[in-house]
Order: sequence, then structure tokens, then C-alpha cells
Amino acid sequence: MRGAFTNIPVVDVSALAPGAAPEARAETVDTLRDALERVGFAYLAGHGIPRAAVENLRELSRRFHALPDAEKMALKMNDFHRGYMPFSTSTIVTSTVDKVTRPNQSESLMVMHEVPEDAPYAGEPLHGPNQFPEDMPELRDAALDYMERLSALGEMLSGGLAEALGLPKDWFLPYFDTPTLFLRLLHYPEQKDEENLFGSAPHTDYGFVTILAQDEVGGLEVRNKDGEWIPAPPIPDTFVMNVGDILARWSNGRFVSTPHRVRNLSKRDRYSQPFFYDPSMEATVACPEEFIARGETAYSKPVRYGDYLLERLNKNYDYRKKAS
Ligand SMILES: O=C(O)CCC(=O)C(=O)O
Ligand SMILES: [Fe+2]
Repeated sequence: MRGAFTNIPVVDVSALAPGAAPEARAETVDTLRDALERVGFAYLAGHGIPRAAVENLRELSRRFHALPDAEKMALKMNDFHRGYMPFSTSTIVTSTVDKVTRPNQSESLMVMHEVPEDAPYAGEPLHGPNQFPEDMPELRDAALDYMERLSALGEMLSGGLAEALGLPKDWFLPYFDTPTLFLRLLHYPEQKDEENLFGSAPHTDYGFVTILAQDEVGGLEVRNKDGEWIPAPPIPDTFVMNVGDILARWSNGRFVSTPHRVRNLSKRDRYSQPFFYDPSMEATVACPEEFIARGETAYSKPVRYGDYLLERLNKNYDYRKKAS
């Protein structure tokens, strides 16, 4: 039953890799289906991403956030949604989860897919340059390398998700020709335990899937159908994966996009690095014909992913509100 959970399942996804035994793959797909229909969250084990890639980026994120404010402010978010978001500047007003009134207690560096200067779509909404500190070239290298590795993982997962929905393994591929990628390097200083104060206020994610690496501090919580907040503490060598709103919509409501939040009550700084793997901006997200053929009714209208995304971003980020 949707939202009926008191813990977040661990799914070993190694059998989704090419060459795995078909029986093992089928079993993994079943486990994934249960997790995403009931919980909307799963810990991914057996994902094949080296621990060093995760830890190296985390260390660089720590170094980035330790830079003087002036250096970070020089990289302030540009119109293309890339750059530094200072403490207390994003309030999730489109959250359907709760009335959110106090800004998030976090700062972050937002990195997206790179856009070559001569690309035909350069300069269009959300297609522009990333911003990295000049004297930390290793941060740029690590972030781009990490996005490449996690995109490959996202693509592998999309095969399992398609099968979990009764679709051919490659069903999602054409919609991810030029995927929309976000890597957010988050820093949550310790926060007070006060009502309505969050590192990240209750929300659902916009996109397809989120693949999150968190440090050892903890603080992420996921809401079940009874309104209880279930902790999602770090488990070494796993990622926390969750369904975003566009996947919930695409799956015609089968997979759930589950509310979650962060409170860092640990008395230590917390660092996390969510990666959002989303379709191409041009992709039209519509209920699969295969579902209609099976007698289902589409519960939402087709939407161009880029339009949907812009609308959500314009509402939620202070720096964009003037533009919308
Ligand atoms: O930092 C975390 O653990 C979660 C962050 C999150 O939910 C988000 O950025 O959407
Ligand atoms: Fe989230």
C-alpha cells in the first residue's frame, strides 16, 4: 500500500548492469517496483560507483563552503540556475506538503550539465555556463566526472524502472537524449530545533529520480502515509534514491513521489550531494500509450519537461522571482 512503510528498503541494483543473469535482473526489478510503489525511496547498493568518487567530491564541497563569503558570492546563481545559493534564499512555496514560510537553513553550489558555448541552444532558458571558483579547478573536474558517472547509473536505473512499469527496458532512453542534470553540493550548518525551521523544508523533488550521497551526520527524514517522519540515516556505500514528481506523473501515479525533509540537529555541519537525473528539456512527458492500451486512464496532461521545470524553478527561488 502506498506510503505504508516504517523503514526504507535497501535494493542491490548490481543485476541491472549489462550481462547480469536474467533471473537476478527480474528479481531486482520486482524489489524496485515494490520500493517505488510503496515508499518512493530506496537505498541503492551494488551501484558500482567507487567510494573515492563520492568522498573526493564531498571533500571538495567542504573546501568550497569554507571559502570566504566574498569568493562564494562572486559565483552567485546566474539566470541559467548555476552557481552559489547563499544561506536562506530558497523557500519552497510550490511545496504541496506543508505551508512553508521560513527559508531553508542551507547553502549550496548548483552545478548543471555543461553547455558548449557554440551549442545551438546555448543561452536559452537553463542552458548556460556553470560557475566554479577559479582557484579550485579540481572541483570542476570532480563535479563533471561525478555527473558523468551518476548519469550512467541513472540510465541503468531507467531500464529497471521501465521494466518495473511493464515497459521495454529501453523505453525511457529517447527522452534522455540530452538529459537535464543537476548536482547540488549542499552544506547544512547545525540548526536550532524550532518549529517550522528546516535545513530543507518538507517537499517532493521535481524531476525523474534523485540519487543522493550524504555524509555520516544524518538528518534526512521521509514521510509515510500516517504522517510519521521516518529517518533515512546514512548507510555506507549506498545512495538514497527517490522518485521525483515527473516520474510519478509519467508512471501514471504508480510510483510515489514522497515528501521528505532535512533537519540537522546534530551539532555538526552536514554535507550532502543530491544528483537529479531528469529528461531532456524538449522531452514530452505523457502517460505511455502502453498503459492506455491496457485500459488505464491518463491522470495528467502531456507536458514539455523544460516548461514544467521552468515553472517550478521560477516559483521556488528568490533569485528568479523577479523573472517570473
Ligand atoms: O540533503 C539531503 O539529504 C536531501 C536534499 C534534498 O532533499 C533535495 O535537495 O531535494
Ligand atoms: Fe529532495
